[in-house]
Amino acid sequence: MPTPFGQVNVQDVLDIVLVGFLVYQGYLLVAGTRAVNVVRGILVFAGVWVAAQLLGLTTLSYLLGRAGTVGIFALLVLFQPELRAALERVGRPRGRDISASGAALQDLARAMERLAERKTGALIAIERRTPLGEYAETGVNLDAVVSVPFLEALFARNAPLHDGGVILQGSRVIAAGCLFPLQAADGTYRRYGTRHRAAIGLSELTDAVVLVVSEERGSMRIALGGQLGPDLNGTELREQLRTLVYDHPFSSQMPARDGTERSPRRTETPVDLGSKSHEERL
Ligand SMILES: Nc1ncnc2c1ncn2[C@@H]1O[C@H](COP(=O)(O)OP(=O)(O)OP(=O)(O)O)[C@@H](O)[C@H]1O
Repeated sequence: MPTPFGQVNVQDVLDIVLVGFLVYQGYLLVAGTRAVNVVRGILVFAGVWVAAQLLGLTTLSYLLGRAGTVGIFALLVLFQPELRAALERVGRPRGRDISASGAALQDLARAMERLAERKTGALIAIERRTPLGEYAETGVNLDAVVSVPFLEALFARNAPLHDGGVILQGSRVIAAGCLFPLQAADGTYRRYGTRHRAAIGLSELTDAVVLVVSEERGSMRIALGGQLGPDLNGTELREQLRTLVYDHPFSSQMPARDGTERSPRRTETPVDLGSKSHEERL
C-alpha cells in the first residue's frame, strides 16, 4: 500500500504491532515497582542524548553515550531482583490463578479482625502482578487454603512460623515466616517498628497489597505502593481488599471514598473509606 512513507506491507504493520505490544508488556512488567521511576529517568536521559546528537553537541553526546553504556551494566546489577521477577512472570504458567475468591478475602479479613482483637501481630502480603517468589524463598513454603483458623494458628504467639510475613497467592497461603525488605527508617515512617517498615518496604518494591496487624495497638493497616494507609475497621478492610484485590488487581493506588483511585502520594494521610458499592461481592 503506498503511503507518504513509501510502500507499507503486511510485514511492516505486523512489525509495528509487535513492537507496540512488546513496549506495552515491558511497561506492565515495571508498573507498580520502583523500576518505573528508573524507566522515566532513562527516557529523560535518552531524550537529552538524542537532542545533543541532533544539535551536534559532540562532547555532550559522547559523554552521555559513554555514561549510557556503563549505566546499562549498573542497572542490571541494581535491578537484579526486579529483572528476575519480570522474567519469572514471563515464564509463569498461564493457567495460574492469582485472583482471590470472595470467600478467601472474607476469611482473610475475619482472621485479621480476630488477630487485631487479641493484639496478635501479623504481616500478610497478597501477591498481585509482581511475583513474590524470591520473598517466599526466605521462609517456609506452604500450600494451604486461606482460612480463619489457619491464619490465626500461623501468627499465634508461640507458633513456629509466627515471626516474619505470610504470602498469599490467590486463595492460597504459599509461604510463612518470610523476610520482607525493610523500608529505610527515614522521613515519614521513622517512628514505626520493623513489622510496619517491612510492610512498607515490600509494597515499595512490588505491587503487593501488604496487611499489618499491630501487636502494640491492635490496629489493622494496609501498605501499598510504598505508603502506609490509616487504621481500618473490619468494614473498611473488606472494602479495601475488595477494591485492590478483587476489582482492581493491578491498581497501585489506595482507593478513595468513592471507589476511585487516588494519585500516588508519599504520605500517611488517612485514606477515606466507606464505599458500600461492592458490599454484596463479599
Ligand atoms: N524484615 C521483616 N520481614 C518480615 N517480618 C518482620 C521483619 N522485621 C520484623 N518483622 C516482624 O515484626 C516483628 C517485630 O515487630 P516490631 O515490634 O519491631 O514492629 P512494629 O512495627 O512496632 O509492630 P507492632 O506494632 O506489631 O509492635 C518481628 O517479630 C517479626 O515478626
